[in-house]
Amino acid sequence: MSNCSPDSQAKVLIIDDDSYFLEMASEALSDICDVETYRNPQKGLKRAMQDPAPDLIILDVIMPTMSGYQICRELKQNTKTFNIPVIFVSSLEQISEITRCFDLGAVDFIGKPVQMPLLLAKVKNHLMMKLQRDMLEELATKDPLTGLDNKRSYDQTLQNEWKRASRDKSPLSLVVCDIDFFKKYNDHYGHGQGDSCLKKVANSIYKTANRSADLVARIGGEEFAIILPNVDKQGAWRVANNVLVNLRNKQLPHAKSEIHKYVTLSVGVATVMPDYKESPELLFEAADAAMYDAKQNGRNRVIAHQESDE
Ligand SMILES: Nc1nc2c(ncn2[C@@H]2O[C@H](COP(=O)(O)OP(=O)(O)OP(=O)(O)O)[C@@H](O)[C@H]2O)c(=O)[nH]1
Repeated sequence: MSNCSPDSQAKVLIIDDDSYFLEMASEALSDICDVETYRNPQKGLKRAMQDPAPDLIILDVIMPTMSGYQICRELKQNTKTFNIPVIFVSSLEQISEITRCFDLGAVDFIGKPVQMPLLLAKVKNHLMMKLQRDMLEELATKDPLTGLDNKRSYDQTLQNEWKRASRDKSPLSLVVCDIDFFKKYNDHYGHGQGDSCLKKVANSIYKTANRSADLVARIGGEEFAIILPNVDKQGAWRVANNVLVNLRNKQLPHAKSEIHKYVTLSVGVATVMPDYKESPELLFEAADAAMYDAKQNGRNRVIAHQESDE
């Protein structure tokens, strides 16, 4: 989330065909957040799906061409936007219409004409709760040293992608990377430098696997994994090689490596057409075994699991 620090404010999106309300609300909220307004519901919805994601959406119910209900339904069905809190504003008075907003996943409803101090108070409150939720989410899913996803998030994502690929009959690839002679690195440079090296390696891998569906995680001390949904054997091989070469090109000195003057990786890669009756652990075992082969065959190389897509 992007708010609550002086230099990066929360982003609030307002979608309403009433330009007077847009003007008044923008003015009322301008001290606590960046406000973006849309009179056109389709354009507002399109913006909501883009980066940087809004932290909160204020939504009118009745608009020409697309109702707030429809917009809210689309937001809640999309994995990118389902977490964004939605406050409805409307002159609708029937209790069934108001409860429908909550049924669709809204966090609040404000009746029109909107009292601006009330809008301000509610927006502040919901932004604070969103910030707290984001912090908890961060703690639960991120590795504090590198900022990558942690093992827990990796396990969850692998499960989800396994199910999705079984359903879609699409390939799923996994890359497992392990730093070579990292114990010697720590022993020589010290644990602090070791941590700093891990951060640089993490950054290099993260920048290499940069499609939005890819997930890069730290799954052990000096072990990283990249989940590549809908990527076939050739594609995964390419990513794995890029990971290897991009890190080597960083030229991080490793005085105690037995094979190179710079920090290197051993990389294993595997691809499967998942079957929902089987476990994603199969894919990990295949990629991990290939990584182990890379260690046995001189390190600083990529090895693909042989039977991986049969
Ligand atoms: N600095 C630092 N070191 C870590 C961290 N987690 C694990 N390590 C170290 O990583 C090293 C891994 O050592 P090994 O498993 O023997 O592997 P290696 O020395 O890289 O040897 P090969 O994998 O066979 O090339 C150990 O010394 C761990 O203490 C960490 O968070 N920070």
